[in-house]
Amino acid sequence: MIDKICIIGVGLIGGSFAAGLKRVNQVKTIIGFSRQESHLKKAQEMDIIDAYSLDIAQALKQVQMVIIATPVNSFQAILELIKPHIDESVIISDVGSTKGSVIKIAKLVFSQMPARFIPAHPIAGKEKSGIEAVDAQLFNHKRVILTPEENADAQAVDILSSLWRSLGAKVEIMSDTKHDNLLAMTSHLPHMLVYGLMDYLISNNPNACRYAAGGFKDFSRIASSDALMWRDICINNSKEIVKHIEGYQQTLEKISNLIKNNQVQALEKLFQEAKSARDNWLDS
Ligand SMILES: NC(=O)C1=CN([C@@H]2O[C@H](COP(=O)(O)OP(=O)(O)OC[C@H]3O[C@@H](n4cnc5c(N)ncnc54)[C@H](O)[C@@H]3O)[C@@H](O)[C@H]2O)C=CC1
Ligand SMILES: O=C(O)C(=O)Cc1ccc(O)cc1
Repeated sequence: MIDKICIIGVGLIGGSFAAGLKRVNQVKTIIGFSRQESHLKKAQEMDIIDAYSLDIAQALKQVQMVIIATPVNSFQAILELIKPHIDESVIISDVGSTKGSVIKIAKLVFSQMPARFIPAHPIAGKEKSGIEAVDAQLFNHKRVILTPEENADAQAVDILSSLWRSLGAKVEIMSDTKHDNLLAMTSHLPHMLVYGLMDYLISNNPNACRYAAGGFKDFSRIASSDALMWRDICINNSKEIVKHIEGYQQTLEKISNLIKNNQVQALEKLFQEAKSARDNWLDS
């Protein structure tokens, strides 16, 4: 059991992590730190955190672990803020949606990657943000990717993995480059597609959505996600996101040509393969 953890940014993900840890009784004391006292007060009232402080020195006093759960562009400022108040024994981790940029920033702030900084990314979330959307079961049966560097402390990896597993998560270790490439396809690209779709619709006919069915509602759900968070993800994984947008444009071009040339068999084959791939994924 861990004595004391500090969570920086007690919103959807930081709050759900804290609420989950409380549920499974894995940490004695959870301290919250954030910019807005109202969010922290609410988190304490909801019994998600035990205490909070707006003073970073106070929030980090005697902690064994710090989890950064703010939008990824804020990481440099946060690492600079916490650096004077933690020693090498403290495990640092995060929940950011991009990993290469987090490692780059950590190396910049600390001169080298601290051995007990273990980057992490839970592949679970919602289009809603903030403390009101917290769900203690959010990570149950979901994957969490850790991207430790070569010098990572094995004990720190074990402790962090055990914490995520105690929430029901399936922990997987991979390189930050593999993570950023994969997540650009499975998470970042779908968000770009749907932002593009909404933009396309609004500019063609602002009333078009009135005539949309359930499929549009399912597909467009993630356009309701937090705009600042997604701005930050794009800035921090730009190369991979652009690469996959361009790859996808070629696929759209291929489909467009099949339709134009009335290639009905090829179209049906493509749709059938897409259906099988999705159905198999759902069953796995
Ligand atoms: N929303 C999602 O579905 C998922 C998000 N993530 C990642 O988790 C992180 C947090 O996202 P959410 O929990 O959705 O956001 P959120 O908006 O629900 O919570 C973020 C919290 O951080 C605080 N904050 C923002 N900037 C700060 C700063 N400079 N200093 C201190 N506190 C600050 C905010 O006041 C808020 O309480 C992001 O890096 C995101 O990429 C990862 C997986 C899923
Ligand atoms: O709302 C959804 O379905 C999401 O896709 C949530 C999400 C957002 C960002 C991540 O890094 C991981 C998961």
